[in-house]
Amino acid sequence: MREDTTAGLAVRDAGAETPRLSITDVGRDFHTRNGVTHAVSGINLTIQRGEFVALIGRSGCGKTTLLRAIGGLLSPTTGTIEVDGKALWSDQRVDSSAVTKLGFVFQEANLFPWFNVIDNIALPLKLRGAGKAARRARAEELAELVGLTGFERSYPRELSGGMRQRAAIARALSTEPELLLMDEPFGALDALTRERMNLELQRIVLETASTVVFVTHDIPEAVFLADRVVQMTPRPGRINKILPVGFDKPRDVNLQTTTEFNEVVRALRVELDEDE
Ligand SMILES: Nc1ncnc2c1ncn2[C@@H]1O[C@H](COP(=O)(O)OP(=O)(O)OP(=O)(O)O)[C@@H](O)[C@H]1O
Repeated sequence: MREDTTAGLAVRDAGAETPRLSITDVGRDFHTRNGVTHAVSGINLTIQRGEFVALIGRSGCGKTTLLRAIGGLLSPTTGTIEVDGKALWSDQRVDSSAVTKLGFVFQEANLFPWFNVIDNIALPLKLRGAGKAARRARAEELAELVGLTGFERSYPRELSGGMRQRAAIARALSTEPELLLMDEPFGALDALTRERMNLELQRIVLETASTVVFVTHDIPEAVFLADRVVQMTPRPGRINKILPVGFDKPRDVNLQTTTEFNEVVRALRVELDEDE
């Protein structure tokens, strides 16, 4: 694994703070009828508070497996994962108090069709026993944050794909997670909506100072959003390279037309092509 330290990159003074996420020697095997698949192996990654890290790599290189392990959904076969210095897994059992620090957004918004936007956003708060008035107030705030003002009483079927993902982001943020885990959240959206959602996500993440791990197949999307891009290679899934992206934030869409931006994208693309 290489860590690039090119000039002009964002310098982060983490001081003595405990990292938001520490992944040490994590591996995950799957035993199937056809033998063992080493989905990920020897993963080491530390993420500081407020960092936005994108995971990229070819299909099957273990991005989702790693994200699910970080999210408490799939136990690692080896290694440790710590959230705020506390082990997430012990003896293949997840620490349920650590899981409450996490928020998820998947490719499908997975909203409840019979709940309106506000009730969908407020659901995690309801499950945690928050009172009706408090959770409604928080959901209204979040609906505004993600740009759903005017659609608070709409049902998922009445929303566009981008709007459903906004609601899913608001729902994930409702519990004020320490770590937001996003698995191809805009993968099902058309190119223009996706570009808008990237800008919106950037704004929301900056406003909420969220720490994010974001899985994507889209290299420009990763470079546009991330402070660091982690590039994985398959069989077994490993980290091949961690590339800091130093462009100032907030980033403007026009950044994507600059030579500097496209050089970073090209460098990552060449590495991915070499995987084949
Ligand atoms: N539940 C499972 N049982 C068996 N093998 C699995 C399971 N989940 C993942 N794998 C295997 O682990 C490897 C990594 O899969 P994973 O879904 O993590 O990759 P990915 O990089 O997220 O792929 P994609 O970009 O296509 O979503 C693949 O070889 C996959 O077949």
